[in-house]
Amino acid sequence: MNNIAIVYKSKYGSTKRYAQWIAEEAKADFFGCSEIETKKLMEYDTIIYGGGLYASGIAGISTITKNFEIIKDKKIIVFTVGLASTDKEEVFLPIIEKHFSKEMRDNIKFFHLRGGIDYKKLGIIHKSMMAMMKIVISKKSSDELSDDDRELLATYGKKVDFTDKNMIKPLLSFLES
Ligand SMILES: Cc1cc2nc3c(=O)[nH]c(=O)nc-3n(C[C@H](O)[C@H](O)[C@H](O)COP(=O)(O)O)c2cc1C
Repeated sequence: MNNIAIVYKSKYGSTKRYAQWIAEEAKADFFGCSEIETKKLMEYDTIIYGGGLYASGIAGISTITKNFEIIKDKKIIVFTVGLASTDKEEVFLPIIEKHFSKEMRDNIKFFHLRGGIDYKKLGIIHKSMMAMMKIVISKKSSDELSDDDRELLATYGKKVDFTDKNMIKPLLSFLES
């Protein structure tokens, strides 16, 4: 059996796509987050978790945080998938600090990958949340707008897809290290 498990939670498919790409390249076993029990997770030396970002929350991340005490001696990688551009580490720091204790942060390697959005496919709650986000951003003055804010306003209501297989390369390099 392969000793790498990839576990993911994806509502609209971007995180699943990245998880599949990583699983293919790393020859890892691949599980939806509701399909795998802790006992099974314990069989692996390396655990990779991927979760979509929703209002700065990482979908399904309790799979890692709740089990941390028993998996902490393994190699653990967490990747997030969101709309925000991934070049600014400071955008992700508060998200990481909110979800993970200092001990967890010291033991987990994090990567941030870019997903997409198709407004037509959003459920009613997510549609309303995005509408709220648009209102909040629209109230900012133009010098307060970040590049991501501008992009959200420009693409609001449309379909955008930033998923890119090249984005998994740093994660794969870390896996081999
Ligand atoms: C209601 C809502 C909230 C979101 N919040 C964030 C966010 O806080 N940060 C971010 O980068 N992307 C955010 N996104 C974008 C999603 O993370 C993006 O669509 C991602 O590709 C979703 O992953 P999935 O397709 O695997 O579900 C949000 C999307 C929705 C619909």
